[in-house]
Amino acid sequence: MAPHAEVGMGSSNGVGYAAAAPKDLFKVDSPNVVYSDTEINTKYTYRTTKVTKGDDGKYTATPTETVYDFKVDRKVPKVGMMLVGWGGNNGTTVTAGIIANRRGLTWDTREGPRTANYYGSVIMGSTMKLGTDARTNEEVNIPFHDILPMVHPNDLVIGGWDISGMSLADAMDRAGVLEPTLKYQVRKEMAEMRPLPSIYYPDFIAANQEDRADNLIPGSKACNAHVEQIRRDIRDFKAAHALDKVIVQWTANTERYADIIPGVNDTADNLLRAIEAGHDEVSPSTVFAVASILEGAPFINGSPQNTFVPGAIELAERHSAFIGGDDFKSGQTKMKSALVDFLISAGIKLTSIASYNHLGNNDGKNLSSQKQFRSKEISKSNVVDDMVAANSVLYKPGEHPDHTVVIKYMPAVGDNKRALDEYYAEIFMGGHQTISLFNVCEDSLLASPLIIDLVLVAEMMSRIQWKAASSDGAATTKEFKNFHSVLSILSYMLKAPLTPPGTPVVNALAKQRGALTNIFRACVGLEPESDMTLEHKLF
Ligand SMILES: NC(=O)c1ccc[n+]([C@@H]2O[C@H](COP(=O)([O-])OP(=O)(O)OC[C@H]3O[C@@H](n4cnc5c(N)ncnc54)[C@H](O)[C@@H]3O)[C@@H](O)[C@H]2O)c1
Ligand SMILES: O=P([O-])([O-])O[C@@H]1[C@@H](O)[C@H](O)[C@@H](O)[C@H](O)[C@@H]1O
Repeated sequence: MAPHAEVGMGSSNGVGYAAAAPKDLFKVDSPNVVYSDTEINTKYTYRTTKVTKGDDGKYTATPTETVYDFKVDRKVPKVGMMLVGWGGNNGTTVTAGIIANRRGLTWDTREGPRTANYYGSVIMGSTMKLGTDARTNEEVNIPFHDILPMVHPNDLVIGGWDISGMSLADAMDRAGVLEPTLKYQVRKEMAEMRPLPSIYYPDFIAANQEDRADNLIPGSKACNAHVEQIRRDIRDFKAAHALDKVIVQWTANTERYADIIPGVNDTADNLLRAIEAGHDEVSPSTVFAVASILEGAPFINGSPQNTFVPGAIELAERHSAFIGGDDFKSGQTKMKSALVDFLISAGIKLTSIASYNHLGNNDGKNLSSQKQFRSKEISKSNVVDDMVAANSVLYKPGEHPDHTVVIKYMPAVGDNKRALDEYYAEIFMGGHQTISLFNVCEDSLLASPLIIDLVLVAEMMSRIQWKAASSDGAATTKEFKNFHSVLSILSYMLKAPLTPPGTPVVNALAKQRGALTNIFRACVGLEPESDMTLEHKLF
């Protein structure tokens, strides 16, 4: 059978995707929010504080207000998700998971029957506070997915590429992640899915991956033909399934870092020229990013390598194309970013983090190669930087906890990564606190919901536009604009958040979730989530 990107699934009605009118769980009653059949138009006052430091070292804090007009397109589009590395553990698991949810499957396990769910997805599995009940004064919480008219993952059409030509059903077996009783129920559908051939530049991933590489586009280094082939693949997939848009995610192997070379990948024009010239320092993931940007498809990097070389970022900005990354934040690092945030914001001086894990999946096999491990070591190490730098009471400038990251490949444990962490801290009056964690992360079952969240949020951002209103709040004649090309709003799902050039990186997990929550709330005219609950204190 010729390899082709196969439709994953239709919508919940199992046939065509009905872009139904949004069914609102709530409406905002405000003069600043106007609903039409097609749009939500909001006038939002953004309040923050500007700080200046005097010669005497003292600060002046000045509250400021900026009025924005936000416009949300309410029409939920038909969306395709194309995965690079579709035949991998994550790719097969997320595909089987969406099929199981769409069909409402239940399967037998040793602990009894289990039913499909989206646990681990912040969009599908968590809630946010809408407000306080006007009568009882109790909190009213709604599913996160209902704050804006978002795509439902059951309706995603899935396809993608892999250097391994194995069908999704056989690749699902190879992954060894899901229960046989579940695999049995999705096998027929997944047997019909086969990844498109992909580009393979051996020097960028571990040599131990070579035996999988049997589904290749000819050529072993970047070239225009590769960019054009991937662009055609995206167009063909979109046309074949009558999609409104396609979002591309890299869930292929971790690559080594690419050297940043002036004249090669430092600007958009140089990068395009380097690809045309077949420069061997342009990675497959950067080629996919360039192709996606040129095709207007948001591109998200779920791995730690520096896919977004400066030239790729500049190209995305030039084309107003969305990019996001890097490296899904699934288990050990997600825990780390929450625990470090808690310790340091509690005034406890974290002085050492020992972060070890072993795992036996193909990702672990690829990471057993030093250059690929180095990419992961960077993303797993930098996650504490902002929290440490923000606390000058505990840490002098440049001071930070010792931090070591170790990853070992142990085939026997498969996808069930064992993470062992020790957090060592100084506490009151010379005391110490030692926290030891043993955290078994079923890696692909933790990463798959993130792949879904990244697609849902990136797609939602493509239907939100803004413009600054005049100081008195009156509408201006300025055109509506997209958010910046680099979607830093995705940071909650990522270890090493990519941010617009010159803007700060936030890794603190609570701040990341707050940004995601409050930007979406602002788009329907709601104030940021505040836990002040003055209504419960001032009466
Ligand atoms: N919890 C997690 O699973 C987790 C968390 C964070 C990051 N990640 C990252 O996600 C990526 C995928 O993880 P995984 O467990 O699915 O790995 P995997 O090795 O099972 O899957 C990767 C797939 O990519 C394919 N591939 C490699 N190079 C390719 C190319 N140039 N084009 C197309 N396909 C290519 C491989 O054949 C393989 O099928 C890895 O980079 C990993 O580091 C995973
Ligand atoms: O997100 P997280 O659990 O900290 O990080 C994981 C690492 O611990 C693991 O070794 C690696 O194979 C996965 O790709 C993932 O990056």
